[in-house]
Amino acid sequence: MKQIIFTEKAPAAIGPYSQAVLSNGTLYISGQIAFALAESGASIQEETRQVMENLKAILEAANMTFENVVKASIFVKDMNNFAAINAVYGEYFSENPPARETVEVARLPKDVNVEISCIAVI
Ligand SMILES: C=C(N)C(=O)O
Repeated sequence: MKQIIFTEKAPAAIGPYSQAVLSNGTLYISGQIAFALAESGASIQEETRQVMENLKAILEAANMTFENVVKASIFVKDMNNFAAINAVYGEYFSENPPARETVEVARLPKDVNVEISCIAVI
């Protein structure tokens, strides 16, 4: 079974993908970005916070919270932002954080500085 999850509280997809897909109790959330903030020259902390709020809204649309997240993937334009991103990210996962990898990439969609995807289970 495959259920498409959509909420107006997070940005609509900017390509041929869904915000999230629920399948057999597992929620796969597409990489979230905050392109309006990135364009406006917001700080990496602000950009990361908006990305986390997007993820939160999508989790809530599937009746989940950050406690349901088992895996996250972080893609960053500049690994020098690692500590700043961790500081904001860590506010959302104060206990038993999910497994994760953080990867520096050459470029991200819409030239954002950070993109985060995650997997959550019921
Ligand atoms: C922003 C994305 N998740 C994408 O382009 O796949």
